[in-house]
Amino acid sequence: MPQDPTAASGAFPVTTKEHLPRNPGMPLDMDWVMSAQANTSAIERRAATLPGRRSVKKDYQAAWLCKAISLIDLTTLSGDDSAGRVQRLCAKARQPVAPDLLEALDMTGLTTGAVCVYHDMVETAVAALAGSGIPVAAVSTGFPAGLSPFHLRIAEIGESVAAGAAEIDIVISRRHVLTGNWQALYDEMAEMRAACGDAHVKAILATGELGTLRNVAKASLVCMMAGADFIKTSTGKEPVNATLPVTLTMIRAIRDYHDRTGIYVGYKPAGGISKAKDALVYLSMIKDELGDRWLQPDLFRFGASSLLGDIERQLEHHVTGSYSASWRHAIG
Ligand SMILES: O=C[C@H](O)COP(=O)(O)O
Repeated sequence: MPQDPTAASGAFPVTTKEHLPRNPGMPLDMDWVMSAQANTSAIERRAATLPGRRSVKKDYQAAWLCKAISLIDLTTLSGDDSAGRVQRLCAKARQPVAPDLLEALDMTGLTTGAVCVYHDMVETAVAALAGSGIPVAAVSTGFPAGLSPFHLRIAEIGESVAAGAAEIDIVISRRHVLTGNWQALYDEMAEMRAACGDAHVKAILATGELGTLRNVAKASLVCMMAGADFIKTSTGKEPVNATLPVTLTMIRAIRDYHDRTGIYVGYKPAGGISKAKDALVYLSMIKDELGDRWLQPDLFRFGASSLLGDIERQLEHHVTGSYSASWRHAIG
């Protein structure tokens, strides 16, 4: 198969499912938070140029699509989720693409980055993924609105960890951002972080409900200071979910945090990412803005329920030169 352009740095193929050490966080630095800027028109102009760029060369696209698979938090977050659906999802996570296709691509053993489910489905997912090394992420803390009593949100984290979730996707209280109560956001995040114990924590900002990109930048910094291991755009349930301007804002906050503290924090765009070509745009943006180190599952994930299906179709086309109906699979 064609070599991935990141291979020179040893970043491909992906074999590690190890997590980085947890983000230790730092005291809330209000001066830093208040100085956070987001030049909306400049960010929107830059975002508008991204889909047209050709930083992922055609020859390398299959390799990049395999890379994208390795970075997916394969997700089902529906009111009608069942054990059977979650077991099928986990089977897809273990074997995301047909074996003959993976063989043709020299990618045998490729899996998704994780599986992401509601708390009630964690035990089922953990059992279905046993021995695979694929972690289970739970959306806890009253997902998606995060408006249940705080002590229940904390208790839900504890139950998800006890059930075997290695990663917890928490949702922040949007009102703390909208009222500029950064101390309250920091305290909430820090308490959730502590409740996660050894599990890694992704902070869902629900950016579509935060009003401005400057708020997104500030909330990103506060959550990282309070110990978030990843910052994540959206629950997938807001009217506007992952976008390129929001992504630029958040990954620049991650870069800023890393530059000043040396701490690596991951990024997870989520919600509405369902096309292989969109995944490539995200990956090339991450490569440009943060570098190859962030193209690993311990620092980047797509939160996506239907992206894998389109990637499979594109890979099949790459290998066989045609699409077949057999690739149309439904998780439900
Ligand atoms: O966290 C993941 C998102 O809920 C997935 O959203 P999606 O169903 O639009 O891919």
